[in-house]
Amino acid sequence: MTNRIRVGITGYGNLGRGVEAAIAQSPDMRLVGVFSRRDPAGVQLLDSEVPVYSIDRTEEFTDEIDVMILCGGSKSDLPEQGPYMAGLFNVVDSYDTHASIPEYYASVDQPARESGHVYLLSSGWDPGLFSINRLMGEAILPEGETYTFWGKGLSQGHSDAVRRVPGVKGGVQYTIPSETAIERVRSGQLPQLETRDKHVRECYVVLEEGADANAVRHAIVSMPAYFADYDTTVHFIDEATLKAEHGAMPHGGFVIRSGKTGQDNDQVMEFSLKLGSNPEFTASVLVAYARAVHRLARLGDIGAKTVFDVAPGLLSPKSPAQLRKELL
Ligand SMILES: NC(=O)C1=CN([C@@H]2O[C@H](COP(=O)(O)OP(=O)(O)OC[C@H]3O[C@@H](n4cnc5c(N)ncnc54)[C@H](OP(=O)(O)O)[C@@H]3O)[C@@H](O)[C@H]2O)C=CC1
Ligand SMILES: N[C@@H](C[C@H]1CC(C(=O)O)=NO1)C(=O)O
Repeated sequence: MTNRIRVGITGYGNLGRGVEAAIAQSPDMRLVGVFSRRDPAGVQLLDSEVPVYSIDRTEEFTDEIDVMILCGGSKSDLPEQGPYMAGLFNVVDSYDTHASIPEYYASVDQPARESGHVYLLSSGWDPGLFSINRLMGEAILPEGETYTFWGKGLSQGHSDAVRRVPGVKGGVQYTIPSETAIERVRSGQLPQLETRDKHVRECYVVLEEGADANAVRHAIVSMPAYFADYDTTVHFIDEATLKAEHGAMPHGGFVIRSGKTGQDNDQVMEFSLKLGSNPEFTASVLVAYARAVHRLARLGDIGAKTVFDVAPGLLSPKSPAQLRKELL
């Protein structure tokens, strides 16, 4: 296929690998290269034919990449990489530190506008698809309550945050929903639930040699925007156990809007996900939004966008006429 969308990946971890695989499933796209902070010779891709470059070389590729997909961690990587890449490329990222999204939006909007690029931030499933469903629920059922539950599963954002704590060599975080809270919601009680009522968080951590376990535990459980508002447990394990027992990354969850319409009828809207691989699903969302960003850029649009700003049809490889014929 000629005129394929030329995509770059910055950051090659779980999500970067998932984006590589998702691009391979997209005949209208071509992966130009992967950019990493590590020595390119030490980064093994799924497809050995795709080149790996040092992240220091990204400026050489501004005319060769239509959309750059940032796959770094939201806690530390994207706050630095996002504003920089916004000045060079059309970008898609999965920034998911919910409490800081307004500030992050502003930090990428200015460089994107000044350089004439589109920057789609906070794509994925939450934020992302769940955000869209929370919006739809509130718009359609103005009288009601919205609830979001995740897991049991591995949160990549929280796992990334754990791995950034000084003294941590490796780690993962599982999110576990309260069955009691879910039952109260599903029974139509419209309960008022606090953050701590809905989920607990469980971390499995490998310590660096000589690290202080109590200091690491405190740094995790008190971490603002990630763990401070939850009951969090930290287990210390060895590296072999982490590799043997915590390599899979399933996840999922659901958004429910429960409310009443104008003649007092009960209505429930629900959107749910069951994910065999959190990173691969998230990556597939990013790649679909990369298609939309490329189209918006070609239409002359610029600046920061969220999933609320993107018409769903732009995500599809099908033409508007095909979509009207097949999906309406
Ligand atoms: N919005 C949403 O719904 C979702 C968002 N996310 C976001 O995705 C982010 C990335 O998650 P994930 O891919 O699991 O994070 P990883 O820890 O796997 O990767 C983060 C970065 O770390 C570096 N890295 C990866 N592996 C290694 C290694 N072996 N040695 C040294 N550095 C390494 C890579 O950068 P480099 O190549 O430059 O070294 C990579 O980009 C999360 O922080 C989260 O915020 C995830 C899921 C859902
Ligand atoms: N952003 C999340 C995606 C979902 C999962 C989640 C959680 O378990 O807290 N919150 O949002 C991730 O990084 O996995």
